Amino acid sequence: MAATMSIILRLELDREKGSFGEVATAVTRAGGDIVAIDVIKEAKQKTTRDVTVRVNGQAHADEVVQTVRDIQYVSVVHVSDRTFLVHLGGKIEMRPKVPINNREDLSRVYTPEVARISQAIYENPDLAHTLTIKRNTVAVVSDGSAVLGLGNIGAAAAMPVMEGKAMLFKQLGQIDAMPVCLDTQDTEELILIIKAMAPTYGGINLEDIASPRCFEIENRLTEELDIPVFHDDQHGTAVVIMAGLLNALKLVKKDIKDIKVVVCGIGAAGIASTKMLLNAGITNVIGVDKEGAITKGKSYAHSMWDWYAEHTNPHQEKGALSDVLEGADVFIGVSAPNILTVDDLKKMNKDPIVFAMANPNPEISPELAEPHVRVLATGRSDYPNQINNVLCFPGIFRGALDCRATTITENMKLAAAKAIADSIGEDELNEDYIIPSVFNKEVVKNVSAAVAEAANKDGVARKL
Ligand SMILES: NC(=O)c1ccc[n+]([C@@H]2O[C@H](COP(=O)([O-])OP(=O)(O)OC[C@H]3O[C@@H](n4cnc5c(N)ncnc54)[C@H](O)[C@@H]3O)[C@@H](O)[C@H]2O)c1
Ligand SMILES: O=C(O)C[C@H](O)C(=O)O
Ligand SMILES: [Mg+2]
Repeated sequence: MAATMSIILRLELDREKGSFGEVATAVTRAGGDIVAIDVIKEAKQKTTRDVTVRVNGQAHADEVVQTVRDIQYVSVVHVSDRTFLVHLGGKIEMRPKVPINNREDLSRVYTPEVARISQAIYENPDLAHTLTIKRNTVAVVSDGSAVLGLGNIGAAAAMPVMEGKAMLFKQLGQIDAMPVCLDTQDTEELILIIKAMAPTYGGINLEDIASPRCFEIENRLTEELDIPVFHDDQHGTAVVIMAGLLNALKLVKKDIKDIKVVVCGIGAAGIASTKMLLNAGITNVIGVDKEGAITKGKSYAHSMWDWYAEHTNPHQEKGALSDVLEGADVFIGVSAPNILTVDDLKKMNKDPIVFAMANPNPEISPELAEPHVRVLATGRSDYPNQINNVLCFPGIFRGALDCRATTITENMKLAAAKAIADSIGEDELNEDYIIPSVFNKEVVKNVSAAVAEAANKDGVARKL
């Protein structure tokens, strides 16, 4: 399944011999959807126009462009991709909060007077929360080792994703977030660097760091730092899955204690989600990775899978994904694209709930899955029920920063999940609406309040 995208074709038409009608017909015939036309220049002989066309992926874009190139008296000056245009020069910037117009301003925000502020913080380190950006700034840290579903593409290539997360932190949570992509994938080095940069930040959002390394990094940083450290792909995902599942179960009227859940992809997101499902009282969870179902008695390459085998799969079901899906009520995919088939879905119990969340392309295309499931969710914004950790991280950090939490506890996560689920009223709930929209303004408000309250109860809030 290809993602829809928009391209802009700059065309030069011979006004006498060519016609724009011909272009429109050709584009439409090739399956492109013209969404805008802008006149750039009108001359006697020639007219220059920008035509914005929605297409289904790069191959389709090439086909549409070729069709237009084939028209006589029309030349394609250049083709631009709107997504690339929006990324020119990056997506965020830093801006001062006060102007520096004269010497007095200068000496106040900078030397010599700034020295008094530094001295004050030196004498009372707690003042860093009041007198620096620390109070409202989060680092979005990645080593580029598990970027979306793209894999290990490195620090530089991870930047657009981290910039995107920073935008969302700001827009949804009014939090200033700094993308920090580090050019090392060494666990100890990452811990050392993140610890060393912690004084600047009020929280650390770890992002797209591959498992199993991510577990050690998060655990050690949580132990050694006094600010919240949150691996978004683990816990943000788990929280949103939990929220979606709570609501989906209301629809199919199944009790959380009776359901069979298959989790596919036992990495960062899969393990954290499983822990949350178990905490919520689900007993029959089966994990499947590339080698099939995780069962006791096998020796696994990483220790988390040994833990997983101990705590899941109570009936020791063996085999491939399609084997263990027999009679499952819920499929949760946080693995890889296109690994689930329609035949697999047919093996599931009545009213199947399918969360196919690999990004950017889910475990099964929604078009294929839809006729065979009761509730379908993906990680994408172009289908209903977007289960994406963006529903969690702005609110959870907003709540944690507001109460100056030292850490993020299990109760804070569960409170976040319930707050997300409860953002949809019982009367609004339906198969295409189990999870609120990213743009639902209530979500961050509800999540942050619930998280701060849970932090207070757990005694990890420094500000009541
Ligand atoms: N929608 C969301 O909010 C959201 C959040 C986090 C992750 N994700 C997506 O979930 C996927 C995993 O993310 P992660 O951070 O956990 O990565 P990860 O690398 O930690 O884990 C992925 C796991 O999937 C397994 N896997 C790969 N191919 C498989 C296959 N064919 N069958 C079974 N298992 C397979 C890998 O072996 C690995 O254990 C990515 O596609 C990511 O984009 C989505
Ligand atoms: O970035 C996203 O859209 C979700 C998640 O963090 C992922 O890595 O896929
Ligand atoms: Mg991620």
